[in-house]
Amino acid sequence: MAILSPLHLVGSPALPSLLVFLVALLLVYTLYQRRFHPLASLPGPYSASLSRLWITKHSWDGDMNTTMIDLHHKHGSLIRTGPNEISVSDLSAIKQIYGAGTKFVKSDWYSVWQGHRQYDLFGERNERKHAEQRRLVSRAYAMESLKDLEPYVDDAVHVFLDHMSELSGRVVDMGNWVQLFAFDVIGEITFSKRFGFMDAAGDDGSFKQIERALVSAAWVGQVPWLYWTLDALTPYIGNHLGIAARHGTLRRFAVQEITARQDRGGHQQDILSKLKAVQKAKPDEMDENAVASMATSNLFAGSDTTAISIRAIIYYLLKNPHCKRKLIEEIDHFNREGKLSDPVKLGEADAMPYLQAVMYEALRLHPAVGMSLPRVTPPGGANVADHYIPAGTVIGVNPWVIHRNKSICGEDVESFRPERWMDEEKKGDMQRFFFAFGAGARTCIGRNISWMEMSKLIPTLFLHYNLELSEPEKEWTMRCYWFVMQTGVNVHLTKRGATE
Ligand code: HEM
Repeated sequence: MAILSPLHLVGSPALPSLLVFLVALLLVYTLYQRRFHPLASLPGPYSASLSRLWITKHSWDGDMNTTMIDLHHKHGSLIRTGPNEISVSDLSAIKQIYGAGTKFVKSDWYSVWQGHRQYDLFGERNERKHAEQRRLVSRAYAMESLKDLEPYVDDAVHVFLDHMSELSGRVVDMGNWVQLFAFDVIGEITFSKRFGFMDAAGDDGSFKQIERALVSAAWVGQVPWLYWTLDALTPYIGNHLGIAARHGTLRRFAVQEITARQDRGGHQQDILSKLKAVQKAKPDEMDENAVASMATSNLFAGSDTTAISIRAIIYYLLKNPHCKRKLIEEIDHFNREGKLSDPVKLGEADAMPYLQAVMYEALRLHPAVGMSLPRVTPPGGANVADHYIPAGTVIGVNPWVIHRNKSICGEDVESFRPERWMDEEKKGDMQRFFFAFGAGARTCIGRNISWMEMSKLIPTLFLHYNLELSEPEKEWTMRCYWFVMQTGVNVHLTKRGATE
């Protein structure tokens, strides 16, 4: 029997009919998506309504944060970003989609993060299972744990300042240094051991691996079927996607650190000791894999995010010298009154209103996550922003969009103006819709830890050093691969007192 190949069709009388059939199919599909699909009336890029190429391309290009701001600005509160996906900017959507008791669950985008893990707080899409898993570990990350973790952050702040002392008088890539700091802190609080990145003034390749994982997860998560096909073929073709590092190298690194930490022994109060205590008390619910998974999550979710946020705080302060001056006045005032330790304590920082306003404002303008947090509309559908959304539609809110809502933040949403957080009338609403850490049951478990890191590092740094951008007119650059990473925060650093 002859083997059929597409070449056999060339010159065949069947070819014209086949082409007509395919064109007709395409027309019917386009007509359906544009006229009859339940999302057909929603505005958005034309190509997005027909295929997932549009959203995959922008996730690949790394510009979803700014693209979504522009689209919502142009078209309003609901945008169709895929044949079956929408982005919403209506304020009420946060509570409806992410709030307590929500029936909206995480979309398949997260499946590429979870891979084959049984325990993965970030990627788990079964809400019941997630709630059980989160209950097990929540105490390790709660406010009451911060007093145990604060001394670890103090150690890292000391090391950071020692290095700044050596670099004083020079131009310093502060963007890089805060990343080295944030990683070393995660090592300290998780394993009672700095990774030594600050001492080496560089990392061991982890930054690149995490970046590759983010770049690949951002786009391949938009077409998860491709990820899972490649996953099934891995035994034959290997896995060349960067996201594999989250499941492979980084996880192995975390397991290595767990073993090393256990060999060192001692009576540490780090997160690992807290997780191990849960494992001992509930071995059936929390096994070795779950502990390794939490340690990997700390590395992955807790270091870049905090570095991005500290970078944003420093950048916006230096771009707005009057804000920097006001913060330094507050720091000096508290210092003169004897209300500051060195490094500054969390409780002391909490009492500094302008510092708090500065941190909120920097994370408002530059939340670490720049893509929509995608969820699936529950059975029966839902009315969102006065529009019926059918069951199974992927829907999400983008922190970059919601943080620029003029009815909440005022007309000057693009300006860095910490004072807006000191307006008692407005502050409540702004905090309610503050979305940098997500919301509801899936809100960031490390929020308190990262807030503590920022609260300690920023005032301690500005207490001792004067910072100026080395090229004040130049803007930083940013790329959005789930996290919005910045480059170009080069700073001229001098010891305070030396120049004043
Ligand atoms: C400024 C720093 C941080 C920011 C802006 C941030 C942001 C976020 C956001 C937006 C989410 C929700 C994601 C979603 O719904 O899809 C999240 C979840 C999460 N974050 Fe963070 N994060 C930060 C620091 C940390 C730290 C320090 C840790 C760990 C030590 C951490 C661990 C996690 C984990 C495990 C989740 C998943 C929680 C769950 O679903 O139960 N994050 N984070």
